[in-house]
Amino acid sequence: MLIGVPKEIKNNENRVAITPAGVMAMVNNGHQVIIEKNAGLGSGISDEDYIKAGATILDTAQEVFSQADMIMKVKEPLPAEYELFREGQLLFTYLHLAPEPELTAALLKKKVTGVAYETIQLENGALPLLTPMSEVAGRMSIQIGARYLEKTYGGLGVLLGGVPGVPAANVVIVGGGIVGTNAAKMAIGLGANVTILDLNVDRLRYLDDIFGGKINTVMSNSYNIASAVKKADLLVGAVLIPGAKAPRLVTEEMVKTMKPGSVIVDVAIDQGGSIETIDRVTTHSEPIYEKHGVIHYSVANMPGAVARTSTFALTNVTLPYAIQLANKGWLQAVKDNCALAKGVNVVDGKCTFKAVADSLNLEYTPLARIIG
Ligand SMILES: NC(=O)C1=CN([C@@H]2O[C@H](COP(=O)(O)OP(=O)(O)OC[C@H]3O[C@@H](n4cnc5c(N)ncnc54)[C@H](O)[C@@H]3O)[C@@H](O)[C@H]2O)C=CC1
Ligand SMILES: CC(=O)C(=O)O
Repeated sequence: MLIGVPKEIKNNENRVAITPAGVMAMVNNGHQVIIEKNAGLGSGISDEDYIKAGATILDTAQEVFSQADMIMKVKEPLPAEYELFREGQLLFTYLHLAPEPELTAALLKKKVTGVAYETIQLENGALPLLTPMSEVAGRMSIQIGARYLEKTYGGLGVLLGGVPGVPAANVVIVGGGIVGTNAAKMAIGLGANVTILDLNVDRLRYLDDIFGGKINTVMSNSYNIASAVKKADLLVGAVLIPGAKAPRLVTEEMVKTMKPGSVIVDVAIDQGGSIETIDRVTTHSEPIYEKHGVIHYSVANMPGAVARTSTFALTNVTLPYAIQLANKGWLQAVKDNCALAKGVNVVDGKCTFKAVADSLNLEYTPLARIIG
């Protein structure tokens, strides 16, 4: 198979979808890899590194898209890329279609087979291709929150850990999955008072166990969210219903009760955001805006800022699935691997992921009907 890797074009997206080790593995499996010039530079990987591993470098994204059978990317395609797809092309990347009607329409129109990293799901519910980036974003949410709490960045002027004689800040995390757990780890490390809310009581038990009583675990409901948000200096949005638009759990009225200069980091923005006052996706160039005196951060590609770490963490988990897709073709690969089958969001002009179809009011076609 001919595998194409374009350079990412989202604002400050420095990750790349394949490393030289991945190129070598693909070549050893009998495939060819074409990579857009300078695609790896943001992650510290040169064109020469790729060439040594067996890839061919092409000058433009157009050349990569027009030749490749499978496109491997990191972020969801942007409008400038919609026209580059060929009918029937296989796309393996983060897609986050539920909040993206235009992207979904473009992929359906072009009859692209879209396999989304974030909905590949193991039998135990784990999302193996989302996990490493959620680890990164969860950890980053606290360092970013700490920065914006500083007075010079417009914040309250509080130190997360406080000092002897002055209380630590309150960090409230809504959603205790991978992002939430990693955020908690960092916040505890800095000495903050940490509260995590989740719907899943088993998850709360697990968090209580692993953090040895260093956090407050609270059942997620509107009443408890409202009372936690009111006390939060830093609020982290970290919920997920796989594939679906994020539920808006924190209302505008709740945000109005927060102190001026407090900070919200809505990591769940890539699925549309979990805070009612998050009304836009921000970028690494302009990451924040203020509403009701509260600083809002809603960057949808947080790991792009620490691309060297993130590219290797991401490709460690994507490569084995990419090799299955390349070796067998998508149809046989998803027949053989139910986890991979859950990644298929669109095929041949049809939406095959129920939560996406429901979020966008599209007709849902079960994948089984297509693959037989
Ligand atoms: N902005 C960015 O750059 C990045 C964003 N993300 C996003 O962060 C979000 C969270 O990802 P993960 O932690 O990996 O997901 P996860 O599936 O590990 O955790 C989500 C948690 O939300 C909980 N939850 C669901 N409904 C809830 C409710 N009503 N109240 C409280 N908790 C609820 C679930 O029980 C689960 O524990 C996703 O949207 C993911 O795509 C991940 C990486 C980077
Ligand atoms: C998960 C995701 O969207 C990201 O890492 O950018």
